[in-house]
Amino acid sequence: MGLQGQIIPYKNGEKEEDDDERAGKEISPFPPPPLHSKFAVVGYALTSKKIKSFLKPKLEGLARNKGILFVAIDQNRPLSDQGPFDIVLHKLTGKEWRQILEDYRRTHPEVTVLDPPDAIQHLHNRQSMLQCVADMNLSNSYGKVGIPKQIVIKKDASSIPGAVAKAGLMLPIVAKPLVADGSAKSHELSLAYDQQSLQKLEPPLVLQEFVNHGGVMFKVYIVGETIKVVRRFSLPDVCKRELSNIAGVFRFPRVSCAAASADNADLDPGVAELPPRPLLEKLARELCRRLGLRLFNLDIIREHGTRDRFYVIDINYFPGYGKMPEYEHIFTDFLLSLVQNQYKKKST
Ligand SMILES: Nc1ncnc2c1ncn2[C@@H]1O[C@H](COP(=O)(O)OP(=O)(O)OP(=O)(O)O)[C@@H](O)[C@H]1O
Ligand SMILES: O=P(O)(O)O[C@H]1[C@H](O)[C@@H](O)[C@H](OP(=O)(O)O)[C@@H](OP(=O)(O)O)[C@H]1O
Ligand SMILES: [Mg+2]
Ligand SMILES: [Mg+2]
Repeated sequence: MGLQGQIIPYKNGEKEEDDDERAGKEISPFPPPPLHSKFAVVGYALTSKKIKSFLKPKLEGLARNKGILFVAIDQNRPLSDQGPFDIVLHKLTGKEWRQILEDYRRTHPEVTVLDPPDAIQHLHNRQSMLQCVADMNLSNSYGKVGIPKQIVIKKDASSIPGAVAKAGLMLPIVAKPLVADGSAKSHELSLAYDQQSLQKLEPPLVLQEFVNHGGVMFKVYIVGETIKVVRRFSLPDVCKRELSNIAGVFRFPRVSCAAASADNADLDPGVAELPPRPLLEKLARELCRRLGLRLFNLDIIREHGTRDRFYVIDINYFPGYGKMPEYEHIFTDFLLSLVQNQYKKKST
């Protein structure tokens, strides 16, 4: 274990040298301390894109001040020969990697793997991804949360118009690749305006009713028990007149990127109002439990013209936390709480 001493050096919650600027500037470039020191060691296996957006100097600096050390996992060497780790943080795809992690979890039950590969796998299919939300049927005095009506088309594009009519899906329809594995292709979405054009789509797909939501969506970031909500610009509403005048399939880019933050925009208050906190807390808590995940975000929209009718349209594993306000503090506190729980378990 990385935590080999008796004393835990963490100063969780204390006001210390974790001032954002200082954490980033003073400590860089982080000469590695020996692994036998009392650091919590977090091994990470991330893509270079993710390392750039997540493992920023400010995060590493703050982590180090709190007694957390990030160590890159070498994928060319056996995992058991590396570390020792207290936590393994990962976002890589592929059957081989999943197997490596499963084996490691079995042989190293004392290490927290964020998160279990089979649970993550659940989010790699856009149908199973939203099933938990549908099953939950969340409805209380704060609102109702569901998913848009959707069907799966595995193959044969010519069958789509019939399948859509049979399921009673209303146009326009959002077509999303069935597989959501983080690849560029899995984010290539389109909007189909008429029945005939549906044949132009390329299965395997999830076809989802487009829900008007005033052009603003909410991203709910989850890190363990902490949630943060931000507004993003989204696709504009499609009115009936537009629907009867337009035909065809339109590809659209990733509209929910950071550049399109809507947090400071001058918006219709009925559209901009964040979903009620207690509703989101219940949703997040229940999803963590049902999915068995601690690191994810969800995209949620409010049906335009309603106050309390919400739809979850997407769930992403280990999303772009770099865009989540205060993620450095939230993430490091979360890692500390995990290690402290491990320590408590061991000493009882
Ligand atoms: N059913 C829907 N009704 C209305 N708008 C939708 C619907 N589904 C998706 N959208 C819009 O399309 C965008 C992209 O869809 P989605 O989030 O499913 O794709 P993604 O590629 O998985 O996104 P991410 O980058 O968040 O992983 C959403 O952010 C939203 O603006
Ligand atoms: O945080 P939001 O706005 O939801 O968008 C994220 C996507 O959902 C993630 O899939 C991206 O991560 P990957 O590129 O590792 O899949 C992630 O990439 P990033 O971590 O490089 O920013 C983001 O694009
Ligand atoms: Mg999304
Ligand atoms: Mg997604």
